[in-house]
Amino acid sequence: MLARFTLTNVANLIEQELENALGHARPVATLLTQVIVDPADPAFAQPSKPVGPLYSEVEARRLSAAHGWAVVPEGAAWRRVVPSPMPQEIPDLSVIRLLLVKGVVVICAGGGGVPVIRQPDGSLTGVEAVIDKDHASRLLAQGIGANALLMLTDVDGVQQDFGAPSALRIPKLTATAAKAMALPAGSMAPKVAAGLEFVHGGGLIAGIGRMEDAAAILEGAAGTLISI
Ligand SMILES: Nc1ncnc2c1ncn2[C@@H]1O[C@H](COP(=O)(O)OP(=O)(O)O)[C@@H](O)[C@H]1O
Ligand SMILES: NC(=O)OP(=O)(O)O
Repeated sequence: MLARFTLTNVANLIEQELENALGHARPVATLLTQVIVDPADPAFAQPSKPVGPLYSEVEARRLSAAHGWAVVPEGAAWRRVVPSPMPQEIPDLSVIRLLLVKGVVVICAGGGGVPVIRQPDGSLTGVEAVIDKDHASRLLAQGIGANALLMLTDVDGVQQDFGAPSALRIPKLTATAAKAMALPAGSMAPKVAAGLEFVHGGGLIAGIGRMEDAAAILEGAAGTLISI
């Protein structure tokens, strides 16, 4: 619920900035997007996504006992972890398509979307989880038939020797080269996996890089382009 409020606030900032940048010439809409996950997803048995503040070990263990939270060490501190299941379906895709056809710029699937499961009677109910936002974006891009999927972040692309002084951006990354890299779960690995899945499914461009380089990434002049 807290994540939902945070995402709504972030989306509101993006909406304002986009409207201003577009000179209010195009309508911009934010959608709180439900994303269906599978209750049998193995991720539910293995919470892995850190959320919320840092705790001391004593406090983390107390909260774990009181609320049934899964907690893990992170560096010198402890954090709560929740399941990170794969997104299966975006039930509001038809609404998103309707808005796009009318020329509306749609901001949606923020933070991976609001995770829900479909009950046997067809109704949707919320679950405690954080869906990986790169996979949710990939599912959305495929669902609207997008030509390009850009995953814009705080690094200039996928880097060789990441974290070392010799770190270097990789302009074009193939599936084979990506496999040899052992990229970390929860940050760069899902971006590359989502990009590979997008191009495997017929998407034309999957790029990773900085927000300010978005146009240049599309032209192959910045960031990392993922290829099969
Ligand atoms: N080989 C790598 N090249 C570049 N960044 C990497 C690499 N391995 C891990 N990262 C990390 O991936 C992060 C981007 O992923 P993420 O934290 O999910 O960002 P965001 O929330 O902006 O999508 C970078 O800030 C960097 O710390
Ligand atoms: N949804 C998701 O993957 O969140 P982060 O931005 O914390 O990675």
